[in-house]
Parts: sequence; C-alpha cells; structure tokens
Amino acid sequence: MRIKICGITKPEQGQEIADLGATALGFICVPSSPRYVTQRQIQTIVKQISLKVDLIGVFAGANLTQIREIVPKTGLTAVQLHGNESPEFCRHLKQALPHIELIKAFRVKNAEVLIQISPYFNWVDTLLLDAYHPQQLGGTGYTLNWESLTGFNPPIPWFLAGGLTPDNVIDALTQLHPTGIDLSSGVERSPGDKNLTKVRRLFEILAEIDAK
Ligand SMILES: O=C(O)c1ccccc1NCC(=O)[C@H](O)[C@H](O)COP(=O)(O)O
Repeated sequence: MRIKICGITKPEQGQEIADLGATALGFICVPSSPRYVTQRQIQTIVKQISLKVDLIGVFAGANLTQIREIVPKTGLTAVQLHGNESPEFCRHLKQALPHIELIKAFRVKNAEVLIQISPYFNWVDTLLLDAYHPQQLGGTGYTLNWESLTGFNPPIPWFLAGGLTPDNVIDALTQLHPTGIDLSSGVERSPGDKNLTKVRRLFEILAEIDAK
C-alpha cells in the first residue's frame, strides 16, 4: 500500500519520514496554507532524500504555467490538484506533463461528490478522497464517513485522506481498501512540523496489519 505523508516543510523530517517507510512525501504549494513551501524549500528538502519516494506537489487553483514551471525545477514526480480543477484542466495538464503522476483530490461534502468523479477517470492517474471543511482546503484533521464509502470502487487507484491518525488507521482500513493512505495533521506537532514519534507508530501499526 502507498503511504503518503503530506505537508513536509523540514529537510531533516523529509529524509527521516522516507527512512521510516513513507512511499510518498507531499509538499503544499498553496500559499494560504500554514504548510506552504516555496520552490526553493522543496528543492532543499528533495536534495536530502536519498531513498526513492514519490514527491507530490499539492496545488489548488494554480494555473498550468505555474505548475509546469515548478515541477521540473523541484524534481516533483506527481501533482495533486486539491481545488476545483475541471476534467478539462486535468486533460491539459496531463498533456503538458505526461510523465508526471496526476492525482485529483475531492473534498467529499456529500454523496453527490462521488458521482461527479467519473469524468476525471480518463485524465488523471489517481484519485484522493479528503474531508470537506468550509474554510480549509486540506490538512483539516476531519475524517470522512468511511461507512458511506464502502461501495466506492473506482477503476483507477485512490488514496484515502482526511483525519487519519495512528489510532484510527486500522479502523479505516478494516472498512475500506484504498490503494494508498494520506496523513498530515494526524502525525504533526503543529502545522508543517511532523511528530516523528507518531510517524514511527503509524508504520509500526501498519506493519502489524501486514504481518496478520
Ligand atoms: O495540508 C494543507 O495545509 C493543505 C492546504 C491546501 C490544500 C491541501 C492541503 N493538504 C492536502 C493533503 O493532501 C492533506 O494530506 C489532506 O488534506 C489530509 O490532511 P489531514 O486531514 O490533516 O490528514
């Protein structure tokens, strides 16, 4: 299973989290976020990572030019669109950056959102389901209603996000079978400052599930 730890801002934490077993690190390229990192900060963090992990830039409402500029300069291997980007926008981005994994995030306010996902299947590689919050785009710590997602079975891979923690991840994975999970505030001391004890615990718990 893919395990993405999102909202990395500190070089030493990026390396350590990769060492602990994360398969993907997320970098918030949304200026209004408390976890925002500049192009230069991403370059500094990425330079220190010796393991092969997916490097995911999270954008919301950015235009094609901005994304096309930052991706090659930072070495990002994936782009996560976390705003209201249309299928058409995803198509253009995929054409512009064909070798970059394109992840479209959906903030699930109600069941209708799930119905609106299918037009994206042809243009994105991966989906991500996150919790809805009226003021915050992401990193909210709110969980989704997992029970309502038991029938969610898209034809492409998907990440479960939203309020996952070392304490509730087993419960989530008992009910749902995503391709990957995404955690941010559930393994943090404060926004952008990861709690490595919690990250370590997460991987210990996931290893226990694997061993069963
Ligand atoms: O994390 C942010 O600050 C953020 C800001 C703007 C857009 C997206 C953002 N995060 C996206 C993520 O992929 C988070 O990992 C996801 O929302 C889950 O966060 P959490 O509920 O804290 O685990």
